[in-house]
Amino acid sequence: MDEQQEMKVKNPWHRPHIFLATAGIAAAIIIMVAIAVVQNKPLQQKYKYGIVLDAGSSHTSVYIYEWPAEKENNTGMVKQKQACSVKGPGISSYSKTPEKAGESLKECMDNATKTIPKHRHPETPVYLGATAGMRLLKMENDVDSKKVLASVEKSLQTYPFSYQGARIITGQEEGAFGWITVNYLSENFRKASRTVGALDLGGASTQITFVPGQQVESSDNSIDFRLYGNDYHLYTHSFLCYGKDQVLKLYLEQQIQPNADMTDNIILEDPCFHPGYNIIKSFQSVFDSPCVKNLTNSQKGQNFTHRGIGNWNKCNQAIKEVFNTSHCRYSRCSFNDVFQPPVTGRFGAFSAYFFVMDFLNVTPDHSLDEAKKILEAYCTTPWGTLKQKHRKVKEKYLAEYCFSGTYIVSLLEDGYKFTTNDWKNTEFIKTIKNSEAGWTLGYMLNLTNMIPAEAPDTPLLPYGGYVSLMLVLSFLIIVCIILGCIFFRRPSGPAHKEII
Ligand SMILES: Nc1nc2c(ncn2[C@@H]2O[C@H](COP(=O)(O)OP(=O)(O)OP(=O)(O)O)[C@@H](O)[C@H]2O)c(=O)[nH]1
Ligand SMILES: [Ca+2]
Repeated sequence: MDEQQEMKVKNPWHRPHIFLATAGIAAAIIIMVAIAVVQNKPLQQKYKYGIVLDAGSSHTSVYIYEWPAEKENNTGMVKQKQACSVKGPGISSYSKTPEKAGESLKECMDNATKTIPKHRHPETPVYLGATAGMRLLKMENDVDSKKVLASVEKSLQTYPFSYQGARIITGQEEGAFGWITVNYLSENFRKASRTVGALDLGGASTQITFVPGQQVESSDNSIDFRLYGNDYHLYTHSFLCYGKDQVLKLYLEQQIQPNADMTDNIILEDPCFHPGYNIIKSFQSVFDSPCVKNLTNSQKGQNFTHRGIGNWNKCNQAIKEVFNTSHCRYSRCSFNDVFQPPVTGRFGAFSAYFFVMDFLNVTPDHSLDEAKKILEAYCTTPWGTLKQKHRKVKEKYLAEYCFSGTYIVSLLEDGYKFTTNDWKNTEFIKTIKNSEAGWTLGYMLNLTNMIPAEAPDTPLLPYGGYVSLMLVLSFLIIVCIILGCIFFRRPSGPAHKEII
C-alpha cells in the first residue's frame, strides 16, 4: 500500500464527514456560548428609576431611586440616586393657599426630569405620601386637606412620569415602611436572620416598629409581611402629636395654662430653654394645632414671654408629664393606653433622632447617663454663648435642641421603656449605604412589588463562573471528539481490505 493512502486512513480529518461533524458541533457550542454571553450580560448596565415625595409636616423631600433593570427582585439593589429638599414648609401649611402646595414642588420635580434619562420618563413611577401634618389638617378641616392633595396631584401630573397617586399614608404604613427600608438597606432580609427595629421622629408624629418577642395584643399595632420566603410579625405604633414640633406644643400647653383673663405680661419660666433666652411669642403660635386645646378669640390675640432658665432636671421632669401612664387596658403599655411589648434587639433611630443627637455629639459610645450629662451641660449653657458659638445654625433649631434632646431620652426611657442596655443597642442614623433612612424607599419597594414574598431563584454560579464553565466544557467536548475519532476509528483489517 502506498504511504499516502496509509496516512489517509489513519488521519480522521481526511474523512470529510468526521471533519464536518466536529466542526459543526464546535460551531454550535461556540454560538451557544456567545448567545449565553449576550443574553446574560447586556453591553451596558441599564437602570430603572422611581420617584417618591415625602410630604412631611415640616417639609417635603423628593427622592429618586435607581436600580439595575435586570435585578429588580434582588435585595439591596435599589439605591437613592438623589434627594431634593423642597423650599418652604410642608404641604399642610398651604391649607389657605392650596395652589401654592403644587407650585412648591416645581423646582425639585424639574430637577428629577433632568436627572432621569429621557427614555425612562414614561415608565418611572411617581408617588406622593403625606404624613402627620396632613393627618392633622384632615382632622381639622377635611375640605382643606383635599384641596392641598388635589393641588399636588395636578402639579405632579404635568410631568412626563407615570403618576401613581398622592395620598395621606397611615401611621402603621409609615412605621412599617420605615422598618422595611432600614432592613432592606442593611440586607437583613436574606443575609441575617435578625432584623433591626426602626425609630422615626418627625415633626408631628413618631413611630416605633420592631419584631416583638411576644404576641401583639392589639390588632392596630400588628402588621405581617412575607418577604424573601420569611414571615415577619411586626409591632408598630405611630404617636400623632408626639413628633418634636407638636410635642413642644403639648409641653408648652402644660406649662402655660391659658385662662380667660390672660394679659400680655404672662411670663413662662421654662427649664428646657437656655438662660438668657427671652422671646415674646403669641399664644396663637403655640395653640395652632388640633394636638392642643382650642383658644378663645381673645386668647388667640395675646402674647407671652418665653423665658429660659436652663434647668435640665426640671426640664426632664416636666417632659415626662406629656406621657400619660395612668391607664393601660393591655398587659403592658408604652403610654397613652397604647399596647407595647418589651423592646428587643437593635434599633436604628432616624430623622430628628439623628438631627438632634448628631448636633449634641451623642453617639452610640455614650452611655445613657453620659448622654444625660451632655444634655445637662447643653441646657444650662447661656443662650448668648450658644448663639456666638453656632452662628450658622438656625436659631429655632439651636434654641430647641435642649428640649428635643431631653424629649428623645425621655421618649425612649419613660415612653418606650428602654433600659440602659436597649440604649446601647440603639444607633442614630441618617443614611445606610448613602440612602436615607425613612419610609419612602420601603413604600416604593412595596408598591412596585420589588420585595417578593418568596426568595427569587438565585443562579448557582456567578456570571463569570457560568461563562468560564461553558468555555471549559466546550473545549473538553471538542477534545473528546477529536480523541474519539483518533482512538475509536474502525479496526485496520477491513480498512486494509477495502483498500486492497
Ligand atoms: N436640627 C435639625 N432639625 C431638622 C433638620 N431637618 C429637619 N429638622 C427638624 O426635625 C424634625 C423632623 O423632621 P422630619 O423628619 O423631616 O419631619 P417631617 O417628615 O416633616 O414630619 P412628620 O410628618 O411628622 O414625619 C422637624 O421638626 C424638622 O423641623 C436639620 O437638618 N437639623
Ligand atoms: Ca417624616
